Amino acid sequence: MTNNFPAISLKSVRRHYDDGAGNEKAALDIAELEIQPGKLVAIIGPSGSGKSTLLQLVGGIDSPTAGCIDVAGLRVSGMDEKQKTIFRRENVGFIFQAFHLVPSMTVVENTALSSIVSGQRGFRWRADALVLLEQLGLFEYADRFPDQLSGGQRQRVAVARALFGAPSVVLADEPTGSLDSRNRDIVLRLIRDAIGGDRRTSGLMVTHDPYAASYADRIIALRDGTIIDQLDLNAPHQEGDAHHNERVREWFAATSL
Ligand SMILES: Nc1ncnc2c1ncn2[C@@H]1O[C@H](COP(=O)(O)OP(=O)(O)OP(=O)(O)O)[C@@H](O)[C@H]1O
Repeated sequence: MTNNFPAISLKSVRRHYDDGAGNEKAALDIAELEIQPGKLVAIIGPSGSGKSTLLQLVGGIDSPTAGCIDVAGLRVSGMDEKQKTIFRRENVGFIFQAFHLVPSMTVVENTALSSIVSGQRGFRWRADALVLLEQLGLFEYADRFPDQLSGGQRQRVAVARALFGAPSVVLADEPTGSLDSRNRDIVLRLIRDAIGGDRRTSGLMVTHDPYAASYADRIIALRDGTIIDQLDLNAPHQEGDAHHNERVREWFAATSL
């Protein structure tokens, strides 16, 4: 059975901060945004444009000042802290530029971190994590520690950890920012393959890189907290498709980002 509701939906969402002088400053102000199941959306925009705020709101780390946010059919915007913790654990996979792997834990333990920390899944976590590592071509690293891996390998483990438990949404903040071009391709391919397909996982990926954005189904440009432009890519990135990448680069240049 397929879901008819969007995987991610924002309606009249605002996130304001007090600027310290008693004035409200909008970090994010989005009238409407819908992302369908199985789609990867890239978020671009200058520093301070609200990219991280958007990820934090969708991921249930932060709460909006006003408006409705639904993720996987759940009303995230009305959740209290305890509900948000459960929501994050059961529905969201996060990938950050700085990996955030736990140095004292092995690759397989880092992959299953959410289960180990919550104590939810007994001893099944190891078997489940090994299956995922095998699927992602990381099985050989399972019992190594993060400091025994290269940067590219660490980020691949961070992707594995984000995909553990088959989350409804994957939220990636500059996932390829610190990688060379070969590892960038590997990590983007892992993220792309995890989104869509049978799992119907959806993703938001913040990036400054037109090449990384070319892997998305859609690119959204933010400025001063609002959506100023969007590019629909119809068919996502194929290795070696110069025309596709050129189109994305031209759009980046035209939106002055
Ligand atoms: N906790 C906070 N208190 C006050 N203002 C905040 C807070 N968090 C974010 N902001 C402001 O909200 C705006 C959007 O911030 P956000 O971190 O979402 O931008 P960004 O696009 O992710 O930037 P960068 O690319 O530099 O990471 C900025 O003006 C920022 O200063």
